[in-house]
Amino acid sequence: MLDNIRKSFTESIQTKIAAAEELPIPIEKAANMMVRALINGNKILSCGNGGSAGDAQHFSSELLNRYERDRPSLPAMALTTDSSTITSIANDYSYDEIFSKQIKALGQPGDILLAISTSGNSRNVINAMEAALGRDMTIVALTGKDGGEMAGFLSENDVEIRVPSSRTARIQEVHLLVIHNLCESIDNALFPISEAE
Ligand SMILES: O=C(CO)[C@@H](O)[C@H](O)[C@H](O)[C@H](O)COP(=O)(O)O
Ligand SMILES: [Zn+2]
Repeated sequence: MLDNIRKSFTESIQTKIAAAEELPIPIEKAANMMVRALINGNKILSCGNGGSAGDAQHFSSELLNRYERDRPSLPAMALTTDSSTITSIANDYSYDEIFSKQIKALGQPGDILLAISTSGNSRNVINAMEAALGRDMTIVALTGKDGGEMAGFLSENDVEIRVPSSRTARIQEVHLLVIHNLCESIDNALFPISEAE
């Protein structure tokens, strides 16, 4: 057991080292998109399944409340939290539509969808991307593996941040680091710390 635990740490560290080579440019592009949207008065909607639902909520809470420093609340909303809405859509229509139906109601032109899937193949996340494009939103996709179907869905206005790993757990561990990078970049751009502080 100890060997397996040590192996997970090594694998996670190696995935982060590879990600540090490949991901800074797409992360910067995503952060700039988010900063522009927030300056324009738009919001960020986020979604994903399982651990990625947790990541979607982690991100929205850090925008709505705060990341590391006190600053005004920023508009973000995870589409994974309203159990009445989610169960009724899944019950009456399909689980595949739990996010897309919310986007059709809440998404506004210029808003951003943070779409999270380690495989890039979760149907409800792909449908959310389709709904977001229908609302003239742009997309930041956090993926892994070969990017799945999500990768083929993006245009040059969107950005994919694809973790170089084939293991769901390792991909999720880097997704969280990416989310913290996005929060830090947004805070630094919108609320720079003055020299005097
Ligand atoms: O957290 C984990 C595994 O680490 C699971 O809950 C995982 O998120 C679920 O199996 C998801 O349904 C996987 O979906 P996706 O990442 O392929 O979109
Ligand atoms: Zn997990």
